[in-house]
Amino acid sequence: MIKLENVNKYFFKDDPREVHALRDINLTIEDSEFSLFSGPSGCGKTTLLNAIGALDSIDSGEIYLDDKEISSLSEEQRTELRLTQMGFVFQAYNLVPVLSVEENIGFIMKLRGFSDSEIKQRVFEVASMLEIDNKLSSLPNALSGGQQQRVAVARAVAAKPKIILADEPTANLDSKNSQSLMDMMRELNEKEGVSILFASHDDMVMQSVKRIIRLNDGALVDA
Ligand SMILES: Nc1ncnc2c1ncn2[C@@H]1O[C@H](COP(=O)(O)OP(=O)(O)OP(=O)(O)O)[C@@H](O)[C@H]1O
Repeated sequence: MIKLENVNKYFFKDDPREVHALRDINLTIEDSEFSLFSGPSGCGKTTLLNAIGALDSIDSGEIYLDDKEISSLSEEQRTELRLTQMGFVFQAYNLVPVLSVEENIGFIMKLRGFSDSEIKQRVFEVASMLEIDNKLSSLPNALSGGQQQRVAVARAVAAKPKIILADEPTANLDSKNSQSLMDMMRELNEKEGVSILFASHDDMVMQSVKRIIRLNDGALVDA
């Protein structure tokens, strides 16, 4: 479970350019959610996702992951938390071009010290779910955009994080690829129980999620 209590975040605090990007956010996200942060451009979707993912600090309030307060951790502890508990999928696929699809998917598992045989087995399992198991020996740039994004999802999910944070994952995909990515991510959510949180404008994402959390000007509209 993720719980946010009175979370506030500013950019350029105490400067004429000050932006109050998150305003008194109180929000609970249960385990195994498949949820979307939605709202107009600049409303704070990415800022909220980055705060939950311990990618960025907040100015006041608390963020709990289960019973652990995570917003006041040191940079080193946040890095460890991201590595062990979170998976990230971005608009740009961010694959390592010189590594094979298999090595890209296993990358986080390798950093976490899983054995080669565990990695091989798990990589094949997630690649099969995402229908890229026939591409494991290819380099990323030999794949279509839709396939590359599925590799990025496979990498995010392989080490069994608690939460996957997906910021505009369909932004570079056509509608057919967006739909199949969302179908596969929903299947992963249901089969593996991983929570997946999206920030997106895409109607396809909106139609696929189970919960929509609306933001306006940094505040929750309803949740
Ligand atoms: N690094 C930053 N420095 C200064 N201001 C920022 C920074 N990041 C975001 N902001 C500001 O914070 C507010 C929220 O931005 P954020 O990117 O979270 O919105 P968003 O809802 O994700 O927007 P979009 O849908 O366009 O991606 C905006 O006013 C934005 O200009």
